[in-house]
Parts: sequence; structure tokens; C-alpha cells
Amino acid sequence: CSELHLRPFLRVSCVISGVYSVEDDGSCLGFVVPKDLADGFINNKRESYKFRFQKIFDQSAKQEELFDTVAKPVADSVLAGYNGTIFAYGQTASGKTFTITGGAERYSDRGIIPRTLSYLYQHFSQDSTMAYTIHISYLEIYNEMGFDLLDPKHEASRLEDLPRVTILEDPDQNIHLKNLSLQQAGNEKEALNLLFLGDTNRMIAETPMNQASTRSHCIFTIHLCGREPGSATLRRSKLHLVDLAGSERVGRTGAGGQHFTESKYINLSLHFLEQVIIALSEKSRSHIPYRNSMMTSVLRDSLGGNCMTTMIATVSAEKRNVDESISTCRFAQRVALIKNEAWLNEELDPALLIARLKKEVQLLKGELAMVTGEQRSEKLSPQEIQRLGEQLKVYLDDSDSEAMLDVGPDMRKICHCFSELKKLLHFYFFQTMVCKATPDIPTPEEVKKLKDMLVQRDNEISILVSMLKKEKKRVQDAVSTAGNMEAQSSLQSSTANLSDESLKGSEDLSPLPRLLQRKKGLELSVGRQEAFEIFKRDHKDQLTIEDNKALLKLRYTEAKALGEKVNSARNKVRVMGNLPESEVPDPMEEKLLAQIEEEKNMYKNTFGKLKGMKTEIEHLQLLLEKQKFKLQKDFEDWWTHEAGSMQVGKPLLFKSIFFLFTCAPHCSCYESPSDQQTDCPDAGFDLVNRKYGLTFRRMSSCAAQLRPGIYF
Ligand SMILES: Nc1ncnc2c1ncn2[C@@H]1O[C@H](COP(=O)(O)OP(=O)(O)OP(=O)(O)O)[C@@H](O)[C@H]1O
Repeated sequence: CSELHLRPFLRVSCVISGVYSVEDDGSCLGFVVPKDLADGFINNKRESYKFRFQKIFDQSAKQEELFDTVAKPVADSVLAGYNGTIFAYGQTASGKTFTITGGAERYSDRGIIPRTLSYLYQHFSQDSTMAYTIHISYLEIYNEMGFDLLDPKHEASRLEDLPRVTILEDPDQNIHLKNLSLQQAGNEKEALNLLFLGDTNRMIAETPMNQASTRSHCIFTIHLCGREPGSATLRRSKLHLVDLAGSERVGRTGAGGQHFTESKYINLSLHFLEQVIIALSEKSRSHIPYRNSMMTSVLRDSLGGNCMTTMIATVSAEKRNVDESISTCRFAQRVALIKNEAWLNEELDPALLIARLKKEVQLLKGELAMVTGEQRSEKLSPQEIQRLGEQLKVYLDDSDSEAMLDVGPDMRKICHCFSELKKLLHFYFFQTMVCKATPDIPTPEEVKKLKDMLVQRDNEISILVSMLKKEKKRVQDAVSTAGNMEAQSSLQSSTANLSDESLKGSEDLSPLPRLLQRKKGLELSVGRQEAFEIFKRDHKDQLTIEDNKALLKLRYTEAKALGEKVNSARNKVRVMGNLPESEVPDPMEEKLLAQIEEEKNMYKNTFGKLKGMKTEIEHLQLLLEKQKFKLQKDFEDWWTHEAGSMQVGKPLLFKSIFFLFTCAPHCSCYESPSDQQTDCPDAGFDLVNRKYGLTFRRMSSCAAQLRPGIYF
């Protein structure tokens, strides 16, 4: 990066004489302007002026000399990768276009543009260390509007037909010219053709002062790109060659109408140029008004930016132009105060860089294959992954703290192992967090134990359930037998012959249907029934109940035998009582009556016994039912108050929730609005952290979904 002042040169287009004088070895232009009495007697106007330049070229100076002194150093710095600008400033017809583009009459009148192009291409042909490409753009700014002079579809008929160029500014405040074409020029001839095309398209208008005066600013830009063969570094530089519109004041042109408007715009844009230059020359100014005009926006880099800029001030050394000449020289002095910072425009070519890196990767892969003796694909094969899993397991199981996991010099394998270890670590943290949050959560060993216990309990439950079914059937049979007996008893009591007062109270001996009715109302769900069976098995009253059941069974059997005996006695009495007297011989009649009496007594006694037994059976049944109800009640109490801590249920419950969190996050108990669903299973870790504030009720609900009806 180098800091340098803008360099102003002066070119005088006619013989220097009269009020003009060149002093100090040709670097200083002096003016002596005698006071005009017409301006009044009191006149403080200065009479002499002196302006210093890098060099003054008089009317005899050749185009070649000007190019060598002014343009060549700039062209060299552009070739080295720095931006450059040469702009010509001066009043109309002072020789700006002649300096920048050249005269059309003689080949030697060629201006800076064709000579620079020629110089650049000549350099390209001589320099084999670099490969260069040139692109050219040619912009005309007329009345603050930009036009592309290199549009090949248009000839210079009307300026409005040319493509309009507009300014765009990116977030980094870089200026982009929309619609300005960039034409590649492979050689000097192509470049000169483009210059010719642009010049043809230029707007030419006539003013009283100059028959062919340009009324617009023109910027011919050479975009240069240089690269050393094989290198990814590009040097991109720009050279602006600027031919500004005439700087004379509107009043002097004598123009009216359209030309007045043009002059107004020209003066305005030059005024803005001057403002920019004044702002740049004042160190304290932080804001530079580049945006005021299109020209200052385009030349932003050339003025106070990354550019080596040279100004050529052109004056017409005639007495009548002395004011304009002084004005031009003053402007040049201000420009001389501006400091630019130019730096090398080097950048990396991304495409080339990628290609080079790819080649390097390929080479390194080849080298690696040679060293390891194996070709590597991008991904690990399933066999390799399996082998790594085994190696990792051996490594983790090894209690030796200095154990090594050697997977060889293969980044894919190393990355895979790290990834697996990370997963394990996450799982470990997940478990630790969950266990911290819920100390009752079983460890994997405990889970295994509980699972075994669960299987055992399941077996027990199924045995008990089948036992219960059998028992139920037996009770039903007994109840139906007792029902029959009761029916028989009713039948008996209705028999007129054998009516007995003691038998009349038998209607009250039936509280059983009521108990059975109550029992029906206590039906449990299947799962709860199973839990009840387990509870019942361990209950302290169970033995007494079993004893009572056995006794009841015995009494049923005895009652059945007695019933048969009673029936047989009753039948005998009926048969004997019905015999006609003639069929019974006298001596036998007495014996028969005694027998009938005996059978009657027998019947009466047996029936009395049966009645007593029936009462005992009913009492036994009542007792049994009471004991069962007590047991049922105990179960209900236990279920309501203690089931939460039951040994089998609780671990199962937590195990269920653990399962839910890790493997079943879509369980419907998560579907409350506050619970966000998460993908299974990786989200389980976080989910448990956030969600473990579940109530027992909700936990129950979760577990219930897993094992419906068994414990809940
Ligand atoms: N040094 C010179 N030697 C010979 N002829 C010159 C020289 N300078 C200018 N002229 C001639 O003077 C005339 C006007 O010059 P030129 O067109 O370059 O002026 P200009 O400053 O570009 O005017 P404008 O502001 O209108 O564009 C041209 O015909 C040109 O050939």
C-alpha cells in the first residue's frame, strides 16, 4: 500500500505569450493580469498568479512525450496490480479530447488511450511470466445520465438509443454500474476497434465556442487481470482514462435552450467534483460528498481512494481565456493536495484454488494408500463398523486404565469411534440424570431382577386365577344343592300328613340369597381380581376360611345323606299308610301300625337332624361370607392406602415410565398442550429432565398404558 498525492500536469494548447509565462524550469505557470480601469478606481484584484505543476507541456510538446511522462508510469502501476486514473480537466477547446483520445489527422497525434493500449499489449507480448486479459468499458455521462458507448447493437444515431447505465451500491458501499458492458479485447486491434465504436457513439454537439465540443464526461476504462501461470493469485486492476466536459462557465458559452441545460449539468457535476476535491483536501472532513453526482460516484476510488491518480489540466493560453485558465489552475492546485492510498489488488481465484486442492487431495490419498497398503472409500463398510464395535467393546471392558484403542491411522475409523463413545457418554449422563431425579429408578441389574420377579408373579397369578375359577364353580354347585334342599324342605312343609309345627319356621332359613346378591355387587376388574387373589393368599384369615369351607363341604355331604334317608322313610310311611284294611291280616295290622309308627319316628328324627344341619350349614355359609367380606375390605383398604409402595408395583411402575421416556415418547399421556412431542429415542435424555415432574397419578397412567389392567 502506498500513499501519494495526486499529480497535476498542465498542457497548454497554444503559444504561451502575453499575460502567460512559464517559469522555474518549466514547472510553474505565471499570470500577470493588469487591473482594468473599467472595473472601477478602487480594485483589490490580484495582478499576478503563480501555479506549480509536475510539468508544463507547451503547444510544441508531442503526444508521445506527454504519454511517456504522464501516462506510462500510471500504465506501469496498473500492470503491477494498482488502480490508475488519468483525467483531463479544462475549459472547452483547451485540448482535453486531443490529450486523452488524440487528433484524427496524424498517426503521431494519437492520444493517451490508444498509446496506453499499444503499450499494454506490447508489454503482454514481452512478458512471458504473466498471463493477462483485458476488458474494456466506455461510459458517457450526459446530463447526469449514464450511457454505454460500447453497445455493439447501436450506432451513433441518438444518444437515447444507447443502453442506460445506472449506479448500484452494495452494503459495503462498493459502486456497481448496471448495464455497462465489459468487452474483452484479445489484442490491440480489438481494443482500438472498441475505442472507435465508443467514439462514434459519443454525443457531439455544436456550441458557438467549438464546432465539435463534447458536452459530456467520458470514462474509458481498461480492466486488467494478470496471473502467473499455475498460480491461484489474480491481480485485478483498472485504469480510468477520463475526458471531462468543458469547465467554462455557462455565461461564457452563450448557449441557450438545450445547450443551456447541458451547461448547467456540466457546471453542476464539475462543481460537485470540486466539492469532493475540496473535502478531500481538508483533513478534518469526515464526509466526502461522492454521491452528489454520477461522475464523482464512478470516480470515487480515483479520488481519495485506492488509486494512483494523475490530472492533466488543459488551458488555452489566450488572453481572453485568462480567467478560465486561472480557474483551471486553481482547481489543479486543490487536486494536488489530495492524498490517495493505492494498494495491490490481489485475490485468490476460487475455481483454481479448488482445482488445486482437489489435485492435492488426490495426491495425498495416493500417498496414504501406498503407506497403509489399502485403498479407502469415503465411508466405512459394514464389516469395518462391526469390527470397530468389537474393538470398542474390548477396550471399554478392559479394567486397565492404560488400555489402548488402536484403530490404525485412519481418520474415518477414529471419527467413528469418537462418535460411538460420545453416544455412550450421552447415554451415561442421561441415566445419571434420571437416577438423580428419581432415586427409585432401578439400575439395569435391578431391572433384570424385577423382570424375573414379574415373570414369576405372572405365573403365580395365572395359577391362582385358575384355582379361583375352580373354587367358584364348587361354590356355585354347593349353592345350587342348598337351593334344591330348600325347595325340598318347602315341599316337605306343605305335606299335610307330615305337618309339623317345628318345621314351619323353615321359611326364615334363607339369608343366603341376600349374601349372594351382595357378592354379585362386588365384582372386580380382571387385573384387580388377580391382585386380590395374591392378597388373599397371604391374608391371616385365609386358613380359617379354608377350614370353614372344608367343614361346610362335609356338612353338605352329611345333609345330602340325611335327605336321602328322610325321603326313603317318608315314602315308606306313605306306602304303608295307604294300604286298604282288608289287605292287611288282623295279627299283622298291629305290627304294621307299629312299623309305621317306627318309620314316622325315624323320619321325624332324621328330619330334625337335617333341619339342625341345615341351620349349621347356613351359619357356616354366613360365617364364610363374613370372612370373605372382611378379606375383601382389607384388600380395598390396602389397595387404597398402601398400593403405592407395594413391592412389585412400584419398580414396575418406574420401569414402565423409564420405558415410556426412552422408547415411547408418543404415548398419549404426553399429549397435553404443555408437553412437546419429541423423536425417540435420543430426545429421551432431555425429555426426562424436563418432564420428570409428573405426578404419581400421571405415572400410573403411563404405566397403565403399558400393562393395562394388571396392576392398576
Ligand atoms: N496540443 C494540441 N496540438 C494540436 N491541436 C490541438 C492541441 N490541443 C487541442 N488541439 C485542437 O484543438 C481543438 C479542440 O480540442 P479538443 O477537442 O481536444 O478540446 P476539448 O478540451 O476536448 O473540448 P471540449 O471541452 O469541447 O471537449 C481540436 O481540433 C484539437 O485538435
